[in-house]
Amino acid sequence: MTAKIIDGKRFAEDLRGRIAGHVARLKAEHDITPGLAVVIVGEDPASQVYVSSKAKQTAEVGMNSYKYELPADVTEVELLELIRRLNEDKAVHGILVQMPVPKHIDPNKVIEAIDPAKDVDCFTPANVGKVQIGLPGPVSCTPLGCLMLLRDELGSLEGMHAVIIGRSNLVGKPMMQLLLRDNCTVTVAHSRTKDLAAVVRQADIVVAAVGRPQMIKGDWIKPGAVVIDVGINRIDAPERGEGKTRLVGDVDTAAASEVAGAITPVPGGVGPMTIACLLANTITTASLINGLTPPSDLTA
Ligand SMILES: Nc1nc2c(c(=O)[nH]1)N[C@@H](CN(C=O)c1ccc(C(=O)N[C@@H](CCC(=O)O)C(=O)O)cc1)CN2
Repeated sequence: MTAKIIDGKRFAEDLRGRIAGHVARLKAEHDITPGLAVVIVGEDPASQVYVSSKAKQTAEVGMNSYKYELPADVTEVELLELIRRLNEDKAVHGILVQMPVPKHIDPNKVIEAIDPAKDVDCFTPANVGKVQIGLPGPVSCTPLGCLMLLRDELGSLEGMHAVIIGRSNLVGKPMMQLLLRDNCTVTVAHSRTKDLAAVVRQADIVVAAVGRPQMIKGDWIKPGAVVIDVGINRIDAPERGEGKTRLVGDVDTAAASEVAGAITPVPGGVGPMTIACLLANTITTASLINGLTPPSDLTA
């Protein structure tokens, strides 16, 4: 068997097209232009690329984009003061601070400073709780993107056994909530799980979010399973020339593709969905702030 490749890049393009339609309707029918503020601290090259893509795609769908680039030595107090101002700003419907922040800044303090009504990353305790009990609001971007790809591939997920590898606040835990809401049986495996291969072999759905290059082997995959690879790892690629690197996921894609029913590639799988879902969440928060029901096709 050769797995179908799930084209996240294409799905994200379609999603951004739908988002542009919702932006146009909000403008025409309610005189609302959603605005997204993106804050980056320091010069981490990968973060710079992600933040530039976020700002560019925000503008492309017709929203207002506000980008704040702070030096690596900005104080925590100064960052919290910027967030306080953005919380008050009526033109801003979504606020995100790119992670990771430098070591002298406490990410939890940053997250807790963001008004939950504008928390488009769904990092604040209030919004994490809302996802858990199924109330409307933003949903963590990467898990929402994974869920959209899974629903598109499988239709109903009811009764399927999903194994998530990784228990991070960013991916593993919110993914667990979303899959439970879709009536999957969910196992969350992690670095202390015994006989991980045997656990993964039970899965109809595998979500790999462990952050270790190509750790999930082909012979761990149940024939026909759908594999969602969240990992983005840069590894040396001497075959491309001295000092060259390439991106790989957490799954050994070539080997898993021989067994799986469908699989996301890296790059071009889950990554592009993360940014598209951030824009979707900005529509959700802009709608809720203005007393409107968010579009159902943009959320879980
Ligand atoms: N505040 C946040 N910080 C971080 C988040 C987040 O959701 N909110 N997630 C990650 C980084 N991230 C978005 O911010 C992100 C990562 C990867 C991609 C992506 O499109 N990847 C491409 C490959 C890009 C490359 O060449 O490096 C792909 O997989 O095709 C988008 C967004 C951590 N921080």
